[in-house]
Amino acid sequence: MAGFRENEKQHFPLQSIQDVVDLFRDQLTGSDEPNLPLLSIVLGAIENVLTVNRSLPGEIDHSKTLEPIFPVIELETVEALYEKFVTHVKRSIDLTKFCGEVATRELVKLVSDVIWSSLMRSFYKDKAHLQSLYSFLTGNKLDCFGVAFGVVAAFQVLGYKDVHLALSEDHAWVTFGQDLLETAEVTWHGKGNEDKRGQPITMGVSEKSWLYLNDQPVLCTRQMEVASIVSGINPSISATVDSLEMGSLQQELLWLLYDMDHLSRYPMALGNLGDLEEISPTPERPQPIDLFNEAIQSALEHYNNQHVYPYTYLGGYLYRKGHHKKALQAWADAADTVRNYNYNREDEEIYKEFLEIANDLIPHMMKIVASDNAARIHHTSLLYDPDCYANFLRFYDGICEWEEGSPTPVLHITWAKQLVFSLSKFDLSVREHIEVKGEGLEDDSSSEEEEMEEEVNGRRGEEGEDKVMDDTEPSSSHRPGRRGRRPKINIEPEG
Ligand SMILES: CC1(C)CN=C(N2CCN(c3ncnc4sc(CCF)cc34)CC2)S1
Repeated sequence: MAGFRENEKQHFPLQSIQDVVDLFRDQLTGSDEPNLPLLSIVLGAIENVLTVNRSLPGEIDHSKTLEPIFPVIELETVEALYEKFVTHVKRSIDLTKFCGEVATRELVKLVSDVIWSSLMRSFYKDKAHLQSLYSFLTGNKLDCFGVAFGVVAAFQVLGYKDVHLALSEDHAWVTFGQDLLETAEVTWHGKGNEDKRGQPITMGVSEKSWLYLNDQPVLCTRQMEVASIVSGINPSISATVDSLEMGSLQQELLWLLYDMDHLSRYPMALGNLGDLEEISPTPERPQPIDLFNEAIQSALEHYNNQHVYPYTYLGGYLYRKGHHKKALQAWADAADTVRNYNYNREDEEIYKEFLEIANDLIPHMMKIVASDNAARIHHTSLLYDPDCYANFLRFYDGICEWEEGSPTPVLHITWAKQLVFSLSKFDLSVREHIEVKGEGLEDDSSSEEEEMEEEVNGRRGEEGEDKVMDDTEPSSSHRPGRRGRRPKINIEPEG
């Protein structure tokens, strides 16, 4: 069984961050594809030593003795696990039935089944450090991203060049076929959702759905698949302690990928790097703010500005740095992105993101600025700034439009209470300087009044048929057939 190529073996044993960076650089350079199973096993083995099997409390505290604790990763260890993966995949798939150069949906489902059926019957799916093939091969455990990556790695082992990872902000699937036009679910998503493995991601599902980014997912190359496992490195030892070595390895590998231009179409990886640079800045490298802005530019340029996280990465950073006005602008931009979507039950992650911003971060920010008397006296605080008020309203307007036409409600009493709390902090004067303009309805012949009349009569007709208007019914303004469209409100400060 062919093990590693000579140029792979020569890097072992890996004894330092630099050794790992050299291995990855070598793998990412030249015409050969990077070896996905090899790299995932290496990262998983290191993460296991530095975070999972960390010495129990009470033993030598290396951080005090400044002794480096980077593990020695032996070739034999990695090669044995690699052989196990290759053997498992090749034994489970009889390729004689699949003669085409590109994968078929049947083969994708089959490979997904091979990974899926090898998983432990039941384990805590949300646990950390379950993302790598090291976890799969030593513990038969993978998280939902790990299953998708495992399928892509298995196809690389089988010699297919067309099967690639597709990534949204909270889900992963694969693209395959002649011109990468086919898509297939290969893993589960969230809790209590039936997995849809083998099914294509159709417009009906992906349109207006944040989970599928309105059909604008990150479509990975082999090098971006390497970036996804580097970005997926989890340096956490516990809820409060991170492994500095693991975080530093992740940061160095992300800079390597950045320099090789493999992050330019991967906004979340740029955001991850920005977060790492905030924690521990690398001299002569771009600032976090630049990386967050590069992530936004990438989403604008490559993904029709359908990604939300680039704006919440930036907003979170600005908030932590106390740049409250700019944080509000970033969050308003995030809400402007989410307004295109309809909220459904599989979108909880982005719901939690906006819940924290609206009901925790913004109220906390309002308290801080309200107690800043100097700023109050000189009217320099955001409470007197029409731009901030306009961004505040744009933020909430985006969330309201997100809810409109959605099968699942977004807002509840806590949202309303926090809105009133934050809104009331603004000084009355800001309202004199903003203009709330409604754009006219489309080429609607009937006037607004006639239209409302039609609608009310129409509804009366429906109610006449004892139509139950249950509260999950999308609001009437979004029923098909309604003429004209929702007046667009542009909230702009005057002048
Ligand atoms: C602004 C934030 C709340 C901070 N961290 C965030 N994330 C951490 C990193 N994340 C990611 N980073 C790189 N690649 C991926 S692929 C994916 C979907 C599951 F496969 C998630 C994700 C997800 C989002 S968003």
